[in-house]
Amino acid sequence: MRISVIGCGYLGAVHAACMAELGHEVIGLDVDERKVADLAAGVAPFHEPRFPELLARGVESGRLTFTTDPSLIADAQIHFIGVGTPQQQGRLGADMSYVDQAIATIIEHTAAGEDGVPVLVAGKSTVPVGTAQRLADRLDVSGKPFLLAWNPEFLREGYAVKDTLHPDRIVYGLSDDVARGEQAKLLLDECYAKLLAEGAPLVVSNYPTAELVKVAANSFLATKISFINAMAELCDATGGDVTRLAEAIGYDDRIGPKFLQAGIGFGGGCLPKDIRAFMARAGELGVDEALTFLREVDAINLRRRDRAVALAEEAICGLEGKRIAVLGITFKPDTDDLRDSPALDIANRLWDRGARLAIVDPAAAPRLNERRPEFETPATVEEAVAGADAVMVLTPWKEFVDLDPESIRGLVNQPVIIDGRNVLDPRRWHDAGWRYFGMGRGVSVW
Ligand SMILES: NC(=O)C1=CN([C@@H]2O[C@H](COP(=O)(O)OP(=O)(O)OC[C@H]3O[C@@H](n4cnc5c(N)ncnc54)[C@H](O)[C@@H]3O)[C@@H](O)[C@H]2O)C=CC1
Ligand SMILES: O=C(O)[C@H]1O[C@H](OP(=O)(O)OP(=O)(O)OC[C@H]2O[C@@H](n3ccc(=O)[nH]c3=O)[C@H](O)[C@@H]2O)[C@H](O)[C@@H](O)[C@@H]1O
Repeated sequence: MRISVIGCGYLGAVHAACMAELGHEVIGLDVDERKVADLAAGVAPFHEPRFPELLARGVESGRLTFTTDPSLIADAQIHFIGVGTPQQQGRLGADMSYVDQAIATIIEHTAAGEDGVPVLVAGKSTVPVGTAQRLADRLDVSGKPFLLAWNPEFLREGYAVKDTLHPDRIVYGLSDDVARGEQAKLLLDECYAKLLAEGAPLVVSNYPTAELVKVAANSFLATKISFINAMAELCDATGGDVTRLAEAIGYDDRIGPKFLQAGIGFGGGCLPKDIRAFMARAGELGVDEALTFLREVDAINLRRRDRAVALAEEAICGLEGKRIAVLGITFKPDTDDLRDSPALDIANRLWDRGARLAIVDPAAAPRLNERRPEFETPATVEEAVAGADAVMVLTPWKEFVDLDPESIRGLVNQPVIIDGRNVLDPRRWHDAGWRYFGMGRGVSVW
């Protein structure tokens, strides 16, 4: 099929490359010239495992192209919308201007109309419930035979290719006009034929359900993380160990072990802004009470950052003039994404309180240098920890989780390790002569 993907960021570029991998002819459209130049040359503009190979293969095959010229999307049978929906400045709600602009571009440049063959607009961006119907109404008055479906995306950064090619489920939100809904479904079925044949579960619903599925899923994940972080607060107050607690409750099938990693909390370009936009939308709909718990989820999450700064301050008796090695600055491993990164927020606060920082991150140093050129970004852990008064693991990249406490013990000024993600073995670090501090692991190292 001929497909366009409007917006080629972390979601859109991966979606475009994966659709080309499925055999479709794909054109990615973005307004960012630098990004498009990289993508068109087969160079990944961000860090995402497996994406570079897929991108290069697609571009070489000629099935995958990228452009800033909207006229080139004219003959696509499906236009996927993957533009950003960030939090509005100073407000909880999502900024919908990029989605509205994308729809305007599609309406203006789609060639449909002459032969009456319908063109499907498929929304992937995460949007406030009610958006799909609003956009469908707008497409309806365009005079071109558009169909609209909402097809939310559930990929995780770091696993984006795997999640797109082997999704846990595919969701279609279709028009209440049954004939048009069925036409849209046929086009999506053709697009995802291979994934469906491989057994990906398909959930078909109306627009609001599909929009709500997406924010419900992210709200549930955020709630699970804040739940375990609330337990971490209780552990800190009582001497309990939240990692043992999570292990024990996780054995219960009804609870499950995933997303129970307590630490400095969740961040990124999605979970935080999605729960806030969901609350804002509930307020507009007059059902804000249904989601007041999300306010608490957000508050617990933000307290984790305060806790990490306080822990560092307590551990090394003040921050002014102290040298801290920060291991990991992205919001999670296997990405270079710094959007709402708890690690970066904590680093900023340590800096504001007079600490000197050496930050090492396997993927994000160039992005960090652009944003905070004053931060030192040595290339290796050994350089970062040299002379440090504390070492803080803030993002659980594998190389930090596997760090040998013996090998760096001799390099630091004070052997203080702060495990912001509870990924290190306290006993191992203790036995190697370190003072270990976790997030809700009590005062004991056992
Ligand atoms: N990043 C992720 O893992 C996931 C993101 N989402 C959702 O997908 C959407 C996109 O997220 P990301 O890819 O992370 O954002 P991003 O910021 O990485 O990418 C958005 C892209 O859209 C481009 N853009 C903006 N306006 C445009 C226009 N009028 N025409 C063409 N391109 C335009 C931007 O230049 C940018 O490259 C958001 O709604 C997000 O919530 C959903 C699931 C996963
Ligand atoms: O809508 C989105 O953009 C995506 O948001 C999340 O994906 P992502 O933001 O890539 O990352 P997650 O793996 O969910 O992690 C989010 C944050 O929670 C933190 N986290 C995760 C798990 C955990 O147990 N504890 C914890 O603190 C991570 O470190 C990270 O900061 C969802 O997992 C995806 O399904 C969704 O598509």
